Amino acid sequence: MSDTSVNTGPYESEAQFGDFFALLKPRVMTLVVFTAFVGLLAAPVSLHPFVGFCAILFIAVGGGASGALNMWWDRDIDAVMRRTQKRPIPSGRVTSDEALAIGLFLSVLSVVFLGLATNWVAAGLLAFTIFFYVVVYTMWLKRWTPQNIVIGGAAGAFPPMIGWAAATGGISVESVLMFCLTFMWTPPHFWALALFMRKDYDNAGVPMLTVTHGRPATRRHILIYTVLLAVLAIATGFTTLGGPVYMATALVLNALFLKGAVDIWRRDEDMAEADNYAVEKSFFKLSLLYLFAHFGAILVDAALVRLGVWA
Ligand code: HEM
Ligand SMILES: CC(C)=CCC/C(C)=C/CC/C(C)=C/COP(=O)(O)OP(=O)(O)O
Repeated sequence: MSDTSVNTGPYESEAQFGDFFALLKPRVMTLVVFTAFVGLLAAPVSLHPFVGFCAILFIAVGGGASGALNMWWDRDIDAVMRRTQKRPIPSGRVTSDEALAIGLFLSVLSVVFLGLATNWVAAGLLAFTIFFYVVVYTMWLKRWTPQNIVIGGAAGAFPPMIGWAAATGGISVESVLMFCLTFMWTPPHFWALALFMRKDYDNAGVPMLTVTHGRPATRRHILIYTVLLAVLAIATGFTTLGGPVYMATALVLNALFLKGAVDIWRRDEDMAEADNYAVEKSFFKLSLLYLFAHFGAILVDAALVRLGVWA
């Protein structure tokens, strides 16, 4: 954060509930919370529904808190980028001090209450995830290296492990596999968006791959990570995490995702400009369906095992 002049002076708050809620990045966090939910329910233990509800609630609050701290730190670049200009701090509806206070308060609250409701392994993982997203990714990597989202993506991959730990009190091969799926998925998810956001990151001086290595290199990287992701996702089907529903889902979605990545790799900027980045935009949308469907399938297979439909 280089510009501390954004909205920090004497201030009478005009913020409404919706503005504070927007600080928590609710749309992105829905999928984050869903992966945590799957981690929690796929674990082979029976959990009291109220404990499960509390676990998901506090993971969601912790995720939201990390979003508020990210918006607090990034308020200078959010004010420059078209996509983020209307966020509560750059648009002046929430002060940066308010965002910081809310982020810190909800971070502590979520970790303590998750620990009290479930166990301290889960709470420790939540604390580490918040730290990783806010300090390691947002404050350090994001403005320093084009590998920012590859390494920083680990933050978004922890939630299923937190859910699993909340249910079992530990870490397992299955929860590490769920981490790996999300970790490998993040680069294609994000770089597709970086391609059609054109000059946003350039203007803000953020060293995203599109800015430092150019668009053809970004297209190549999307393809490489998509191939690695497909291998991992299909291989996961042969582990205890997989089942028939997972395998069918993985086969269909990885074929579609690979086709999308090849299409993106084959295109140049003139082609992309001509159709207003339609292929990149639909690949980004497909990335959301991809992760949702893989985790959904893990959940369905786990439920069918519990119901005794298959072993
Ligand atoms: C470092 C890792 C990641 C980066 C840099 C990243 C970046 C982004 C960005 C910039 C957007 C644009 C929309 C917005 O500003 O709200 C977005 C959308 C989204 N991301 Fe990610 N993302 C990451 C990881 C994840 C993870 C781990 C998940 C879920 C498990 C996720 C789920 C979503 C969803 C659901 C949207 C669509 C939100 C909407 O409909 O507006 N992202 N992501
Ligand atoms: C439980 C818990 C603590 C979960 C955290 C999950 C997490 C780290 C999600 C990251 C997803 C995300 C909002 C990335 C945005 O990157 P960005 O901040 O660079 O994007 P921006 O430019 O839109 O601000």
